[in-house]
Amino acid sequence: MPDSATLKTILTALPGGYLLLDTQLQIQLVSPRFELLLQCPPLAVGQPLPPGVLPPAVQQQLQQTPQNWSLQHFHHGLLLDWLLTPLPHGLLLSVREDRQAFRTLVENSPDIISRYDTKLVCLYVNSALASHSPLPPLYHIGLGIDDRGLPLSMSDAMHHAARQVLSSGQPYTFETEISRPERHLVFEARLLPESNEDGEIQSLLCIERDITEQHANRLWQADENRLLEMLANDRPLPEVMDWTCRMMDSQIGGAMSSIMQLLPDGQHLRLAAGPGLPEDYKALIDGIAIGEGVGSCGTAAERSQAVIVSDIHSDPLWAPYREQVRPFALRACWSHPILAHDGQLLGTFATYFAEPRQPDPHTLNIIQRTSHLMAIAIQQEQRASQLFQLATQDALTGLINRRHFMELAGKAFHDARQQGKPLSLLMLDLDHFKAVNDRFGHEAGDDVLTHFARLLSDGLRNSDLVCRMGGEEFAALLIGASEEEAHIAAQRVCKAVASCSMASNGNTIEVTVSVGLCSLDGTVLTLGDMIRQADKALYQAKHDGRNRVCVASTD
Ligand SMILES: Nc1nc2c(ncn2[C@@H]2O[C@H](COP(=O)(O)OP(=O)(O)OP(=O)(O)O)[C@@H](O)[C@H]2O)c(=O)[nH]1
Repeated sequence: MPDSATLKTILTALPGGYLLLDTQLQIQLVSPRFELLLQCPPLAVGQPLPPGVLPPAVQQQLQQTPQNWSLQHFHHGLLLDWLLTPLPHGLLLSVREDRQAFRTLVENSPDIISRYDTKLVCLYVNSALASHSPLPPLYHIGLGIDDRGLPLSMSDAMHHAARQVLSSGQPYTFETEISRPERHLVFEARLLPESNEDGEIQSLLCIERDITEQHANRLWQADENRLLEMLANDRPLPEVMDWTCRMMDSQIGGAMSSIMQLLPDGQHLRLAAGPGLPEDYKALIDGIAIGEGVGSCGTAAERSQAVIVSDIHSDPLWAPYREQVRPFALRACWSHPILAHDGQLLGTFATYFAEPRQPDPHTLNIIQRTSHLMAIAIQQEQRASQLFQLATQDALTGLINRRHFMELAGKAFHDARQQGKPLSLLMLDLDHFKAVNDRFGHEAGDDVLTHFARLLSDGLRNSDLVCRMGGEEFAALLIGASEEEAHIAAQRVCKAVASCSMASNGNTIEVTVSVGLCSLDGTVLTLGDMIRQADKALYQAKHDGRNRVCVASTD
């Protein structure tokens, strides 16, 4: 056995890296190339191997019963061939770079792999560059980073990264973005130092990965979370829709998004949001009919399926509207139906572009997800408004109920007193209503109540509050009406009721109504006072013979 100095000289001359361990796995000898290939700090003879120097798979094999084995493993960007040879008094671990296999891998890698000298002159670039550069990979070799026709942001980033790597000796990772007319690309680049046996950096290896899709997904996820948060916080639907359109416009370069909602007639769509669209165009599409051939949205709503029109000028679905749309310079419109969980149509989500355009899979995916979230938002609002109606409306007549009336009337009373504006309250009660029920039945009585509610609402202003207090008793708060005006209105209602024959189940029913009126003046201090006084006047009207209006007396 040669002495260790001789052995080291022999091993240093060989192309691989070598590590000689004793039976206790303490280092007996290490060749400089071993440290270089592993990119580890100098290893001390007579010590155990520090943890983390060997790749875990190799370390694991080393712990097993000594026997010959070989292993191939990637380490710091190098494909390494490992070989373990048991010796009478220890182990010999040898490692060498598999250059041929490495080159094959590099050439076929989807990542762009390039090598530079320390001045960033390109020494090598693999064929993956061809899919991102109009110039062949060979063209780049021998050129400096500023002479290769790269976008300025990219060459600047490379200069910065090279300075970092050369000064620290450590790999440096950074992101670069390239804007192309048809697509915005994002790359993650890693620049690694390549050193000689003396530890001097000779060249730089760069691995660039197209992370456009991951990047877009990351951005989308953040916005999607924000949208979910808005839904969870019950933000008003118009705010949610407006925000969603703006968000999609920024997610999809050049997009102008819009949301249309199904109108109650089930036949038309109303424009609910479209902050990026021209105002005149919005007016043009508001209220369009649903149907085959009615542009992208009308057709998507009709089919309950996505309709991708990549060029409005040539697509037959837009033929009837082509001339109307021409001044707005809109060329592509992709529309996605917004469907409830049971498949019912709720509206459409559309994305317009100024140029002819086809969606990519990522964009289609986020449009689909947005449409789904809009379905949730619309249904959430529908449920909330149903609940509100249940809580505030009288089920028989559709008028507001007593509780909601007291809330709204309290506010109106407060405002009128503060602003010194007139306000009048009518309390109304159908005359001999018990007799209607007794003679024609309860159902006919219900019909009369519904009919009367309509007469009352129609006879007053839209701004007045009309309420069914309970049974056959109603109230109306006439906002801004003086006693005189309210008296005229009350008499008009009385007359309308008395002169109207109500039909129910083949019967003609005639009823009259008595009304008590109280207007805001110095003696009325609270809404309660007002109701009490109007009630008293109503009692007076009943007492005086019904079918009349009585005004509350101030004494
Ligand atoms: N059909 C129907 N009847 C109702 C409803 N709510 C209350 N009523 C009836 O309305 C009638 C009210 O009768 P009364 O309070 O005696 O008064 P009236 O017969 O209208 O007589 P005056 O008010 O004195 O003119 C009762 O028979 C109630 O059952 C309802 O929702 N539907």
